[in-house]
Formats: sequence, structure tokens, C-alpha cells
Amino acid sequence: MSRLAGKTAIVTGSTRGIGRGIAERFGREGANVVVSGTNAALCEEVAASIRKEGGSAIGIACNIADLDQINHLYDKTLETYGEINIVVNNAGIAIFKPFVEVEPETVRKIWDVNLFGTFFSGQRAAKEMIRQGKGGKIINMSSISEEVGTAHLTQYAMTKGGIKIMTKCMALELAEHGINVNAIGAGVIDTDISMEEFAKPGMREETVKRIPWGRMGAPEDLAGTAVFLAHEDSDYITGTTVYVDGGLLAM
Ligand SMILES: NC(=O)C1=CN([C@@H]2O[C@H](COP(=O)(O)OP(=O)(O)OC[C@H]3O[C@@H](n4cnc5c(N)ncnc54)[C@H](O)[C@@H]3O)[C@@H](O)[C@H]2O)C=CC1
Ligand SMILES: C[C@H](O)[C@@H]1OC(=O)[C@H](O)[C@@H]1O
Repeated sequence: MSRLAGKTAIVTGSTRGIGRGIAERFGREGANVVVSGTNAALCEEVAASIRKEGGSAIGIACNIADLDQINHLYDKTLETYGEINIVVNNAGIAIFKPFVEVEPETVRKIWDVNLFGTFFSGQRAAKEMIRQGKGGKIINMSSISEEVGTAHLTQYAMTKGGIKIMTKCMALELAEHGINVNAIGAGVIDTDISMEEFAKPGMREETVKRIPWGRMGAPEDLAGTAVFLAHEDSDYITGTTVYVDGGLLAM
């Protein structure tokens, strides 16, 4: 369990949910892990839990919708670990609302986090990896929503469709630098992002019935895919989305 030994990885939005699961697994795989999110105390709490398990981790607060804070995240990472080898652009939000009721500020808020954040964190990652001249791994957190529609999630799904094409374009430009850019297309994962939705009577049961695997996913179900895409075993894979969805897209 040291597939990422000697590597430094930033995982955005890793104070809970999928990002935390990936950060903790990266720590067990020997990486220097940068835990990031909007709450500094939570970043440090998760980093401390990784260190308690024998891993190497620090917490750096960053609102991914703010370019100055993205740059501080990268500057502080380089100051601490000297280089950046892996970036998981995981931070993201979802707001459930019928299409005809969505206000401009909702759209801007989701786009700022999911699209602007992924884009400019990815851009800074690429700049540092090109400068370092040692290649690198950029993993964008997408979704089955990049492929299939979901009612009341137009404003969210369009960000994941954007991340799909962003991943392809970044991969084309960065291949010559040995930088892999791929996405993880998560299915329905049991985290806070959908907490309100699944609190509605019968919603959780109805959702699970749709999933061929018979259960919702957990953050741990994605961590192994993140390790694979962060490891040299995936060096010849770039510009694609690996779906981790319990068979949802197979239907
Ligand atoms: N849970 C699911 O069913 C699925 C989730 N995803 C994606 O996975 C990613 C993680 O989501 P979950 O772990 O499920 O949700 P979550 O709500 O548990 O975690 C989201 C993380 O992003 C962070 N975050 C939110 N806004 C931020 C900002 N402005 N700056 C920095 N960090 C911010 C939160 O602090 C949290 O750590 C998101 O990109 C989401 O779109 C994709 C497909 C399915
Ligand atoms: C927010 C959704 O419930 C969640 O996020 C996604 O991308 C998938 O569509 C899941 O349903």
C-alpha cells in the first residue's frame, strides 16, 4: 500500500465525502496529501487524522471559486513539499431546483465552484507540472450527470458536461508534457451533497432501485480509481472519464 510514495497530491474539497475518502486513501498509499476546503479547522482535522494513521498531510483552506485562494493553495503546497505531482479537482456543489425556478445567482454559484474552480485549479496544476518537467496527474471529479439528464439538476449537470469536455481539451494540450488529465464519473454516492434530497420520503429507496449494483456508492468505492489514475499504471490513459456508478450508465 505505497503506490503513491514520494508523490505530493492536492485534493480539493477533501474535508468530507468523496474528497476525504480519496485524501485518506492517498495518505495510506504514501503520498504527501494536501487536504483542502473552505473551513481551515476541518482541513487540519482531516490532515491530522491522516497523520495519525502514519501518513503525511497538511491542511490548506481554499475557496476554489476564488483565484487568489487557489494560488495560495498551490504556493503553500510548493513551499511545504517542493513539488506537485497529483491534483484531484474534487470540490463541487449541487443545488436541486426545477429548471424554471432557477435564479441567476444559483447558476453563477454552481458554475463558480464546479467550473471556474476546476478550470483554474487545473490550470495552475498544469503550469507547475510543466515547470517541473516531470509530468503529472490531473483528475477532475465529474459525474454520470455529464452523460445523462437528471430532473432538477440542469444547473449542476451542465457543469459536469463542461468538466467532461474540459478534461478532453486539457488532455490534448498537456499530453506533450506527460501530464495525464482524466475524470472520474461518479454515480450516486452517499454523501452530504444529496442529503436534503434523500431525506425526502421514499427518495433513497427509489434511487437505490435504479442502481444495478443494488446500493449507493460510498467514497471508498472511488478511492481506488483515484489511486489508479494517480499512478503510473494509467500513464497511457488520458482525456477520458472512468465511470464509478454501480452500472447506472450501463442501462
Ligand atoms: N455524491 C454524489 O452522488 C456525486 C458527487 N459527485 C461530485 O463529487 C464531488 C464531491 O462531492 P461529495 O463528496 O459527494 O459532496 P460533499 O458535499 O460531501 O463534499 C463536497 C466538498 O467540496 C467542498 N466545497 C464546496 N464548495 C467549495 C468551495 N467553494 N471551495 C472549496 N471546497 C468546496 C466541501 O467543503 C466538501 O468538502 C463534487 O464535485 C460532486 O459534484 C459526482 C457525482 C456523484
Ligand atoms: C447531486 C446528485 O444527487 C448526485 O451528484 C451527481 O453528480 C449524481 O447525479 C448524483 O445523483
